[in-house]
Amino acid sequence: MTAAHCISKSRTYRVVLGKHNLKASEPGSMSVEIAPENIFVHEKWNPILVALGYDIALMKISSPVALSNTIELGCIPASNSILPNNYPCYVTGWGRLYTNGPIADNLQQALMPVVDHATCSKLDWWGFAVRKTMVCAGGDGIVAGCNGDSGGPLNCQATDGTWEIHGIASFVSSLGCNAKKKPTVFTRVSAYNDWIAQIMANN
Ligand SMILES: CC(C)[C@H](NC(=O)C(F)(F)F)C(=O)N[C@@H](C)C(=O)Nc1ccc(C(F)(F)F)cc1
Repeated sequence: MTAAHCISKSRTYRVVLGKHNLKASEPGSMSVEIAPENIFVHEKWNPILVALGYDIALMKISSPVALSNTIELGCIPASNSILPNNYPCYVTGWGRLYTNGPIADNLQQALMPVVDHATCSKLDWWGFAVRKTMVCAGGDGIVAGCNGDSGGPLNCQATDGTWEIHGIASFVSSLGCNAKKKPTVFTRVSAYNDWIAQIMANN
């Protein structure tokens, strides 16, 4: 699962699993080629305006992968599950370490509390650019997702201890990744359970 905005028709993709340091060859990692017909971009995704949502895509890997201590599953949240304001989640990714900075060699993680829609859609926050099919997190003016984290997860631990992927990194402010009151905006995965199920059932 990734962001629709990460997929371009003129590129081919492979999925690399179990990575930590992108600069090193790591024994616990493996890569799987993805045939173009196994990439499913949401049909309503419009690259012209990320604010319309639908920034979600799925890739079907061609062969089963053995789980290990470096390759584990992430769970999809229940349909339409909405996390309360300030719920603790973590953005993870190899995106820029700060606005206009270098991308990370090692996988980074950052605690980013959820910002509920009521707050995130305030006029001095994201206003009408954010929809209920998105989830916001961060916005403290310090910690944020940044360019290159696109398509990555917003990881939130459920009360039963399992980790769920509630968001797919979609956009940050053009004024800077950690602009105050401009939380990182994620596709809300729990808004797309039916679409995900339909794609998986038909492919
Ligand atoms: C692929 C981009 C969308 C890119 N996304 C990211 O960097 C990501 F990591 F957060 F996913 C981004 O946010 N880039 C900044 C520079 C941007 O374009 N931000 C942006 C914010 C809001 C809107 C709005 F509100 F018009 F939709 C449009 C663009």
